[in-house]
Amino acid sequence: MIETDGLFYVFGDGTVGLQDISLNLPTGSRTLLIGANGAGKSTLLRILAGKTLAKLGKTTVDGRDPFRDGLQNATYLGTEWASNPTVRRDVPVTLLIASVGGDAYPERRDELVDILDIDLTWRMNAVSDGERRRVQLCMGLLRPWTSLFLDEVTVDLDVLVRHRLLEFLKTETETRHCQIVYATHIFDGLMGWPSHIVHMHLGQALEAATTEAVLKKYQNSGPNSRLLQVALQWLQEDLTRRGQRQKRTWEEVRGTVDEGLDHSEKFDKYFKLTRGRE
Ligand SMILES: Nc1ncnc2c1ncn2[C@@H]1O[C@H](COP(=O)(O)OP(=O)(O)OP(=O)(O)O)[C@@H](O)[C@H]1O
Repeated sequence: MIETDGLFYVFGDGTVGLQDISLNLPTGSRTLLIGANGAGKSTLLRILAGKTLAKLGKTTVDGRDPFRDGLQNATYLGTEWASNPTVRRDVPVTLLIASVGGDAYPERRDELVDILDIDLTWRMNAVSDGERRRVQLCMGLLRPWTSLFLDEVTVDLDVLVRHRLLEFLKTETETRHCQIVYATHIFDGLMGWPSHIVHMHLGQALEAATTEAVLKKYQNSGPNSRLLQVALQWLQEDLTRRGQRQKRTWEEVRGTVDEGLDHSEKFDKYFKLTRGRE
């Protein structure tokens, strides 16, 4: 069970990351975090997973403070995990999977290898981005967890593998005492998956309710899935609520940030590369 009460988070530079977040997500829940870029989803996930300390407010996961007590059975798959260079080296897939407990959980390993359609002869320097992500997910999900925090780590997957993975995760929450919080911008194929939805905007949880309650409240019709319709409506309203971003012109801002500009050749080189020529 995941609970927060009056949770605030302020970054080192004074930026307010989270404001007064109070959530109550029961065991067995699959919670979807919905919000625009910069809404605070990753910040919240990092705090729930115990990666960051929030000094104000209360957070407990299965009765423990994630940062102070540590979480024994929590798995956090986020940006840092996704960009870990180890999985780009010339190593066999089997070695990588074995290194994170592949031999200790043989049944779970085989199930994940099957669901994620992994070829056991792959070497990690010779796979596609999506194939690499499949291996990473196999590694990340191998050890049974009671809380799983996913920060948009399914973007590279093809639709079938993503579907199968989501089904696997759903079954996990139905057959074991565990819960999932998942931040994503992809709403296709998610109908029937989330039990709870949290709408985030500028560090606040504007709504937190069961999916049933949310869909009942927002009876949108349109060509997209109902979840996508709700997300589109929320983000459009959030944009209006936030107001225009630009308060100063390009020239005004540009004049103040020139100092310390890196005049080295690396930018030249970067632009040449993006044009496809060295
Ligand atoms: N280290 C930092 N210092 C100051 N502000 C930060 C820092 N990291 C993030 N922010 C700000 O906090 C806000 C929330 O960021 P966060 O990464 O939680 O958003 P998000 O909802 O996960 O966005 P996305 O959908 O793009 O992943 C953003 O406006 C961002 O600019």
